[in-house]
Amino acid sequence: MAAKSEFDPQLIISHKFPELTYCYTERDAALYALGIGACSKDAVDNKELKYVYHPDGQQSIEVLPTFASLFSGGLQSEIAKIPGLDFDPRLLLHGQQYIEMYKPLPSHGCILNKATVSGLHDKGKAAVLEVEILSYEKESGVLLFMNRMTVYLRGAGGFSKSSQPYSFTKYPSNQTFAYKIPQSQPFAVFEDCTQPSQALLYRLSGDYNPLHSDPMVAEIAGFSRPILHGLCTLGFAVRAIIKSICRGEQKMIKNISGRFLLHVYPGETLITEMWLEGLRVLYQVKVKERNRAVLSGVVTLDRLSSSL
Ligand SMILES: CCC/C=C/C(=O)SCCNC(=O)CCNC(=O)[C@H](O)C(C)(C)COP(=O)([O-])OP(=O)([O-])OC[C@H]1O[C@@H](n2cnc3c(N)ncnc32)[C@H](O)[C@@H]1OP(=O)([O-])[O-]
Repeated sequence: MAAKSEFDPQLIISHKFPELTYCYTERDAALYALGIGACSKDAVDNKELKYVYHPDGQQSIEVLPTFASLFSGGLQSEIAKIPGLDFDPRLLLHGQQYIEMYKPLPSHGCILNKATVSGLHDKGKAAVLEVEILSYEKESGVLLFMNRMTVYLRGAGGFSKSSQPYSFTKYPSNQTFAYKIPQSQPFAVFEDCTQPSQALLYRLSGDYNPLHSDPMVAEIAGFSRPILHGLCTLGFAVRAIIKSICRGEQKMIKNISGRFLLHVYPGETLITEMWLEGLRVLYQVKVKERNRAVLSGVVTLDRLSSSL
């Protein structure tokens, strides 16, 4: 059996990920849209059918902005290979996600990902690792979008050598997203049911972590049954914002941030509450059956819909 490697912050933050290319087709974009509940209530929904079908042919379908987040999920296996990062992959949870859109996503293409470790924090009971991924259209070299993914590694904290907990981030403090969910009545509320099979469908978009499909693995991770992918919940929330605030116009989304507060079980009902502050939409997702907040964050728009 291989010896357990020592947790080494310096080695972790200087790690160089390999550049990775992912190619996708219209089929992947449509499968993703179905995986985050598009058209699940109404198969001819005129705000959502465009993500899965276009009368001019599949090459004309439109792509949801959160499709960009899939290109960070693919890094899970690379995180497990980081030298000096000693953690139990079964206890990994997705903590936060930030996505910045620079161009609308084409319905198919090849994406070149350049990833770096952008943060590492010792939280005592957990280590928090941040990874930034810049995604370029392979052929043109144009930067399309950026993801910052935070993973919460339960049981991997307590590695600091001094009394001050270790904390490294490459972002200035004014770049972190500060927001407070208002106490006032939301501007809009959107309710959506996830299906009991939601995670089984969503995983076909590329995140095959058995935490979302295998009851034994879910139990080891501390859950009574497989849980929903965090990025699937985020996809539901941003769809709710596109429908309720952007009036179906997904290209209005400039950036998206979200913190996963609690797990979601497939089959639960998601209630997304939204507050409009200028061009910022503050949002919170609650699970109706347990009346608990599971996700909150901010979406920034490039303009407001004229029909608001
Ligand atoms: C990646 C691809 C793989 C995908 C997997 C999935 O989809 S899994 C499914 C999707 N994901 C899920 O279902 C996960 C849902 N979320 C959870 O279950 C819980 O929020 C938790 C277990 C992540 C943390 O709970 P807890 O009670 O252990 O935490 P606490 O409140 O005691 O705070 C301790 C410290 O950690 C900080 N911190 C706290 N939360 C976060 C966060 N989210 N993010 C970052 N940091 C966070 C907090 O600020 C504090 O630091 P401070 O301020 O002291 O310096």
